[in-house]
Amino acid sequence: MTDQNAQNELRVAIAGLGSIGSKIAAALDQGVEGLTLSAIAVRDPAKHQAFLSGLRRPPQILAIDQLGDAADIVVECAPSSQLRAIVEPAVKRGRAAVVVSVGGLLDNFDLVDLARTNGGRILVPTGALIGLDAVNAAVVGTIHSVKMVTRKPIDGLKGAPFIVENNIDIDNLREPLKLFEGSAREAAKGFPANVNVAVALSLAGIGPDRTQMQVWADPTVTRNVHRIEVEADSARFSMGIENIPSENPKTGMITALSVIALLRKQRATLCVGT
Ligand SMILES: NC(=O)C1=CN([C@@H]2O[C@H](COP(=O)(O)OP(=O)(O)OC[C@H]3O[C@@H](n4cnc5c(N)ncnc54)[C@H](O)[C@@H]3O)[C@@H](O)[C@H]2O)C=CC1
Ligand SMILES: O=C([O-])CC(=O)C(=O)O
Repeated sequence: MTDQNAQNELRVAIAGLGSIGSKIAAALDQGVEGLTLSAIAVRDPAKHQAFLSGLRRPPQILAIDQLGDAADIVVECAPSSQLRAIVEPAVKRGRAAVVVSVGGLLDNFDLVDLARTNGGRILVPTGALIGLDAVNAAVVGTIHSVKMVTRKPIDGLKGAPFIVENNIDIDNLREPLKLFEGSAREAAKGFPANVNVAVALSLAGIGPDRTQMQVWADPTVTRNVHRIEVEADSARFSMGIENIPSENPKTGMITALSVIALLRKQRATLCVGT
């Protein structure tokens, strides 16, 4: 790479090197046109030593609130409890923040105003979902309703606050059990690590209070299954995706790929899809 090219590259920082962050870091290190991995933030650097020293161009290790100093785009890939600590300093500096813990945005929505005031941006990838391009288009007209049904294997739901607080035993299920029915906003409170997709869908469309969802614990599935029905004045469409879980059983493998695709688009000459 020439110095000129290096200067033109967008610098990307990643917060959190778990199932999503480590895939994005590896892809950037392998080379994505126009982008360079400049920094990462991890909770425990020693745990990631082997991974980091295997990278061709190891990034700086910084505190989560410093990533915006070293990057044009900060990618949040940590638990939603860390969302504000990662995104606030980045957008205050006018950086773009890619948010995967989308559910966490609902309680921190002032970050969008903060980004606007400071010339920053918040980018939500399609993530483990499908078809947000069609939802984005339909909402330019009128969407009448959005309904989503999520089914996950038992391992993908364990520990969700809704299950713990309601003392629901899902370990011995033999058939599917509907755990929850309500708005995407309420679902995000009860299943913060499970329904980021529903919140992304709601933000693309008619909002977290009007987007309806069901969550099922399903011992008969091995994938994280999401089905969506949209009724709009321009179209009626149904979408479905069956995600193979990553090493984190709550997280579909496609999530990291979706973020990589979003990052590629930031510098691509040919962009396909809205
Ligand atoms: N938008 C979407 O479609 C999807 C979003 N998600 C969400 O994405 C987020 C990340 O998911 P995974 O990578 O599967 O989780 P993970 O648990 O595999 O990784 C999270 C990483 O963040 C690290 N971490 C925790 N506190 C930190 C801190 N203070 N500073 C730096 N790193 C810290 C952890 O050590 C861990 O390595 C979660 O909030 C998850 O719910 C997951 C699936 C789909
Ligand atoms: O990976 C999935 O299928 C969806 C998921 O965990 C989420 O929305 O948080």
